[in-house]
Amino acid sequence: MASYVLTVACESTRGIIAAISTYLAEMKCNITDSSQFDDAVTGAFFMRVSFDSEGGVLKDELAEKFGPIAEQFGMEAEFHDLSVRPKVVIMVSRFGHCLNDILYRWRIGALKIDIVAVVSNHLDYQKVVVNHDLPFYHVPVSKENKASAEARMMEIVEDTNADLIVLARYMQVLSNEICRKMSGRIINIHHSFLPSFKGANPYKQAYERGVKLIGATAHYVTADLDEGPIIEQETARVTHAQSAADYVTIGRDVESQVLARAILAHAQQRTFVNGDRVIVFPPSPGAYASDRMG
Ligand SMILES: Nc1nc2c(c(=O)[nH]1)N[C@@H](CN(C=O)c1ccc(C(=O)N[C@@H](CCC(=O)O)C(=O)O)cc1)CN2
Repeated sequence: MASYVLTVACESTRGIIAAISTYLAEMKCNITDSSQFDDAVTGAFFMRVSFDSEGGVLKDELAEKFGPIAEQFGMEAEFHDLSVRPKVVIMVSRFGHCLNDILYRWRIGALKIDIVAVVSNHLDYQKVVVNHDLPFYHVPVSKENKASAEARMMEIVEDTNADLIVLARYMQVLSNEICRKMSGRIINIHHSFLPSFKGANPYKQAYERGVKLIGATAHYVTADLDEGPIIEQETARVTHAQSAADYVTIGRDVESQVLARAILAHAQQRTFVNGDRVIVFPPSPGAYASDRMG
């Protein structure tokens, strides 16, 4: 039995849920989980329905026959086959804790993604990537070659048909062009509790400010540095007795966990960009079932 997810975004009005549930029943599909959000401020409506196809109908047929309903409500609607894993390019610079965490979660089946490439402007993690039987691409970046380096990065994204780019502590600012082209498909982990301490060296900024909480933020990348819509955040306590270097150590696990949560939510079609905000629906029941280390 095939499992699918239908994602919908449209203007809020009466009858949307009834139309979708009636359609799925008529197509011999059984709804296993449903989340919706009606944004009273913007008048937008978002829905994520997971369902099993008991009659063996295929995703393309479901999408085609749903066309008139989508047109009636002006929906952005998409059917997703949950057995198809998103293709992900991971980018990293000198700090590899998030990359290593993603590789572990991927290897034990906790992150159901296909890592199609790891790209880095340094060689530090070539061995660990190759040891995971994954393609590693070294794309050095300098002020002089930034445009050609980014062209090479996009070539890798296109050649691998990547659905998502994950900046796992990749410390290069991406051009406006790539941000526009990949809008909603680049996730970055910023090592601060945004909107505090944007840009480079946020832990140093936090120490100099004398904070009692540090944090990490996973967000979709936009042309405005560290201003993209926030997907996940977490914090950790710090004290007067700790240094900025201590913050780096304390923040390491927070960054890894926040990024993994964001990648998982995106991969499970649970995130919806709603203006400057991101709606993140809860996981469907059984979403972690095949985690081999569970
Ligand atoms: N267009 C965007 N690009 C990137 C974003 C973003 O939100 N929009 N997030 C950053 C990640 N980041 C903080 O999380 C960050 C990375 C790098 C820099 C920076 O000043 N980089 C310098 C070079 C630094 C070096 O060579 O070591 C630069 O690019 O000139 C600030 C913030 C990833 N990209």
